[in-house]
Amino acid sequence: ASSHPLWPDIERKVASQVSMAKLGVGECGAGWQLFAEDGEMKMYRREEEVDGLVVDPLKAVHVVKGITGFEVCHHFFSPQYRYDWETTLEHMVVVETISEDTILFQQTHKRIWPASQRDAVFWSHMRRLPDDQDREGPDLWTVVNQSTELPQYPANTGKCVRVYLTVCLLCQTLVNPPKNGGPVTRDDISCKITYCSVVNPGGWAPASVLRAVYKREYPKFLKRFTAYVMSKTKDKPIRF
Ligand SMILES: O=S(=O)(CCO)c1ccc(-c2ccc(C3CCCC3)c([C@@H]3C[C@@H]3c3ccccn3)c2)cc1
Repeated sequence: ASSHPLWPDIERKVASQVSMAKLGVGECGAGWQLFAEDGEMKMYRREEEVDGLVVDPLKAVHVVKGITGFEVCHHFFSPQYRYDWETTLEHMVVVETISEDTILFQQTHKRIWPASQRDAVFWSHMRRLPDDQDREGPDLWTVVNQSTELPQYPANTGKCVRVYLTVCLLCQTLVNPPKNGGPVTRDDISCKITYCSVVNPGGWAPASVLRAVYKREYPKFLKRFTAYVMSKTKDKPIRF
């Protein structure tokens, strides 16, 4: 895959997104406001507009018991599961499988009244990251989704308005080895998830509508997705 023309972009974007995801909400600049909380899940956003369009960056942190960072990233990245957990997805096309860890997608999302329907074209890359603190724990895993232009899917030609998104899912597996020295089970693991996303809606949509959509959809999405991964992995061997 390192020979693919997108490779330099992917390397750069993954590095920048991961370093930003690692920053706590206190560190990466002021202005993060907590807008949703549910148990271990905390969702923050910054109110930002670009050319009058709401592009509120979102940062969610969550800790989920019984699953690993690899399992979370694998179910987020792999196309075969997406219709199971992405409720706003209307249609997904795998445009090109660049390599086993890099895929080009075109997706249409269900229309969210009164905004017009949206579609997205993006590359998606999954990668294991060496743990820079050199702690003995398992490595980090990440998936980065980044909008890109594709000649075969020109923007804003059909019924859909093209959204522009940058998404980073960064996962750290936490292992609490059993006292009796026995094998590690799912009761001894949890996953610290950081989900960052910036979605430029691409065309005009009322700020109040978009903020209401974000407030409703993001918590639902992260809760549903993590519950889905738990259900798919609970009786299976742990994959780190
Ligand atoms: O993490 S991903 O890569 C997962 C792969 O599918 C991803 C996440 C979110 C989107 C997305 C695309 C469009 C829209 C809006 C913009 C104007 C009208 C529709 C939204 C709004 C924010 C709301 C939303 C949030 C979460 C899930 C779905 N909907 C989100 C796309 C991809």
